[in-house]
Amino acid sequence: MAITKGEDVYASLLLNDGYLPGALVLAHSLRDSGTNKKLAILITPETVSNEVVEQLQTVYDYVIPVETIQNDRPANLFLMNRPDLHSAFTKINLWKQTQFRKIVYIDADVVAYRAPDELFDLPHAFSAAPDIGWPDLFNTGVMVLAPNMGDYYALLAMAERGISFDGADQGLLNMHFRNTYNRLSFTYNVTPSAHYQYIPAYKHFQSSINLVHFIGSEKPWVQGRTHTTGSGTYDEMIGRWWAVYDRHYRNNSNKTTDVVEKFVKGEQQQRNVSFQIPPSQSQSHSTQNQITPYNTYNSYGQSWDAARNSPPAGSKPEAANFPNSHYKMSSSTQQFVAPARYPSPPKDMWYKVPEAAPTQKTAPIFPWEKQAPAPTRVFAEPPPEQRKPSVASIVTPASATRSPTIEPKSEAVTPTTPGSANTWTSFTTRGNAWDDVPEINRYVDALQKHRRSGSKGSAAATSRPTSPGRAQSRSRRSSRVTDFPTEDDRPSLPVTPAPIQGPRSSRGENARQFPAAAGVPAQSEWDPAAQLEKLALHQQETLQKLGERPAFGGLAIGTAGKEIPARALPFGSEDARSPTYVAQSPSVLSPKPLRASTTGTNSVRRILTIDEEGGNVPLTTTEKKTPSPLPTQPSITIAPPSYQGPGAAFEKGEDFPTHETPALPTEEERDVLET
Ligand SMILES: O=c1ccn([C@@H]2O[C@H](COP(=O)(O)OP(=O)(O)O[C@H]3O[C@H](CO)[C@@H](O)[C@H](O)[C@H]3O)[C@@H](O)[C@H]2O)c(=O)[nH]1
Ligand SMILES: [Mn+2]
Repeated sequence: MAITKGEDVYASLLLNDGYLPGALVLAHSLRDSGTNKKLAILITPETVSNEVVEQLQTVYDYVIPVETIQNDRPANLFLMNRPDLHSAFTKINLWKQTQFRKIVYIDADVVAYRAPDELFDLPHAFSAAPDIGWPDLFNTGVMVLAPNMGDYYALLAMAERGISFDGADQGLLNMHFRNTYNRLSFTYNVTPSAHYQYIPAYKHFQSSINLVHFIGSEKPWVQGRTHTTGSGTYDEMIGRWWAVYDRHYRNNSNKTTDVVEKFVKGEQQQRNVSFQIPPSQSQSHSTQNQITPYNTYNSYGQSWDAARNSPPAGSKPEAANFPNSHYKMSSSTQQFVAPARYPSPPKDMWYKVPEAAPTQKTAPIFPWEKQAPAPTRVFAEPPPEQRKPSVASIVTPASATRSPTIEPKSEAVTPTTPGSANTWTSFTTRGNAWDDVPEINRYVDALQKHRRSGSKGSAAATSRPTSPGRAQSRSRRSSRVTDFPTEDDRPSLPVTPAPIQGPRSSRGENARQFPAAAGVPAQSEWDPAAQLEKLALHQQETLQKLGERPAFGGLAIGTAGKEIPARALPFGSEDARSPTYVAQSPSVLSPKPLRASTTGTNSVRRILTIDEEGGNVPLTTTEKKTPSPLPTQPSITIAPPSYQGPGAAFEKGEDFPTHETPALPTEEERDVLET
């Protein structure tokens, strides 16, 4: 590539093939950081192979051959144990590159965290950062210089005479630019040490690091990727170097990688690890399985601080270096012969199941766990255990059928239906208050009779065969107004009848099947029919007792009257009274607040109460407010209501009976009526 006169370039130096990985990583790190400056590298052609030069050309814009300048008096190099730096004087060739306006020189053992393009704008002829070993000196790993032949010849003259206190370029340059150098921030040439770090300063300034320089003879590619020093900061910086390397060369099977890996410790060996096959087997089973090993070093996590920087330009996805394995299919045609013995499994690998559950509470991690307020929410008691079956549920219909007093039902029934045994029909758990009022019963009976004959026709109604038992049952049930169809109306459902257990052969069998429960009489001593009778009797007595005691808001009907619950009147009709209405008791009054207004009719605006003798005494609203005790309530009887008009069972569009025998006239009757 032709060099533009007066260009700015980043430049590096390669004296031999061994520093190739460093030179490539440096170039990539600058490119990845997005610089648009050109990259140049000085090489000594007699010590750098063509193969390496080719690789340099893939990344560097200019590969510039220069003459090697050796130190003929290398004694001082041994003082710092770096005889390898015998040709470090070659670096002074930088001042000879006058085709460039400014050079930012960077050693091949540097990785850029960012491209320090601003250095090209420095007005100074020469700038460098302090050396960590002796901070009055500058380190020659990073320099900003303006090439000129004046400095070049001066430096060359010194070099030829071996004037350098360390025997290498740093001693020489520090002597030449001693008083004229512009000191750069340490962040442009951070030189980590595995043994010593000014860690607080590193933590404080790490976000402003521009370039990290791995000084000394132990370069990252020389140590290999598995090498760790134990120093967190140093390993972190080493990790940044490997991140760039991995980004460009790991798992890339191209020529560049093949060349580079030669100079990186452990890379080629790791690429070609093969299973160790016993010698006996390797003869018969010659094909070796090639595997790319899983490598534990994960430099990606250390390559980029997401909290501080945006992702590096051109960086690969997070799992780009995810370990993967490649296996080659065996092409051997020989039969596999199993080895005499396989290696025994490791003996120290086992998991001990803890004997007891860990009692220790997990240590809190988050602040809200530590400062958690005490819970205030109260939970309901756990649901009670399934109640023990009551007496009623113990006596199942199946057991009832075993009783000699109850006839088993001949037709199929829904298994859950208690059956048609007389005991059950008389055992009514729920009923209406008016069920036992004969007038109502009569009315409903008549109504149902009328409806049946109206809907099904008289012929059907009369021709229906009814057994005496059924007729009895219907008459008993006729007063129950319910949605559930009567036995006659119910179709015979095609259900599988519940299996009826046959009588037990002996008591011993029962005892075997059902172990006796404490406090519960033995099955054999239990007469379900008798118990049901008892239960029904008890309930009847209880209901009677309840009926005798008028509850608040209730209206006593007779001595054993039933309760009529108080109901709120429909909205707007609270004050309305039937003209025939006579208040019977203060307890039936609506609890609505009363107004002081006395206008209107007495029956509406006044509250009537009953005195001791049963007479009506008007009580004004103001008097009502006084907390005088109400007179004791006498037992009141009211005249039976006249049941005229439609009742609860009335349906729209249906005429209602006005007489006790609502059945339609028979055909003969009609004939008589029509004539
Ligand atoms: O075998 C070698 C040795 C050196 N170099 C080049 O020369 C530079 C300097 O050598 P290096 O190993 O990096 O030296 P440092 O360990 O950094 O030692 C210090 O001392 C050197 C000699 O004074 C200076 O050049 C360095 O800038 C300074 O940091 C390297 O970066 C390379 O660019 C090679 O290419 N091949
Ligand atoms: Mn260096």
